[in-house]
Amino acid sequence: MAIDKEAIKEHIRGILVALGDDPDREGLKETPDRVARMYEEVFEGMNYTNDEIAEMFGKTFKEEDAAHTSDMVFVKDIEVFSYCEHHMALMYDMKVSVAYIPHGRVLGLSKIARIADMVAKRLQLQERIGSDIAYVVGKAAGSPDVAVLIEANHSCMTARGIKKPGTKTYTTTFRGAFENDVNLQNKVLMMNR
Ligand SMILES: Nc1nc2c(ncn2[C@@H]2O[C@H](COP(=O)(O)OP(=O)(O)OP(=O)(O)O)[C@@H](O)[C@H]2O)c(=O)[nH]1
Ligand SMILES: [Zn+2]
Repeated sequence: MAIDKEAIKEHIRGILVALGDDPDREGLKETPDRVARMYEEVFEGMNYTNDEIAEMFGKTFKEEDAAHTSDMVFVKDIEVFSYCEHHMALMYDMKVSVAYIPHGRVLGLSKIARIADMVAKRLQLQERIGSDIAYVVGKAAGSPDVAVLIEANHSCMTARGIKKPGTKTYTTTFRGAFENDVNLQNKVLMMNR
C-alpha cells in the first residue's frame, strides 16, 4: 500500500491547529507538505512487504566454495534510523550487524545494508527490525542461517517519559544454525565487540 501524502498533509495541519498554533503563519505554511515529504522518505519501507524487499535487494552471486561450510559473512555497524510504533518517536544511534552462512550463493554486500535500511523505515519495534532483517536476508541469500544484532537509543525513553538518556537497548536475533549453537552465537558476539 502506497503512503497517502495528501492525507498526511491534512492531518499534520490538523495537529498544528490542535496544538493551538496558526498553520497559516509564515513559518508553518509549508510544514504539512514538508512533514509529508519527510514521512515519504523515513517510512519508505511501509510501501513494501518483506518478500518484496527480498526481491528488490536479492542480487546474489554463485559461490560454490561457500556451500556446505560454516564460512560466515558478517557486516558490522550499519547505521539506520527507525521510529517506534508506540510513540512514533525516533530510534537513533542505531547500529545493525548482520551475519549469515552462505549456502552456495552470496549476497551483494551493499544489499545487506539496503535491506536493513528499508526494514527500519517503518513504524517498528527494535525486536521486529531484527526478525524482519533475518527473514529478508535469509530469503534473499537462500540461507536459513542468519543472525542480527542491534543496538539503539529510543528517544521515547531518553527524551520523554522515564527520561533515561544513558540507556541503550541491545537485541539479538538468531535463526537457523545460530539458534541453538552457542559457539556460533559467541563468534558473532565477539566479532561485534
Ligand atoms: N519492546 C519494545 N518496546 C518499545 C520499543 N520502543 C518503545 N517501546 C516501549 O513501548 C512501551 C509503550 O508503553 P505504554 O505504557 O503503552 O506507553 P507510555 O504510557 O507512553 O509508557 P512510558 O514510555 O513508560 O511513559 C514503552 O515501555 C516504550 O518504552 C521497542 O522497540 N521495543
Ligand atoms: Zn516509543
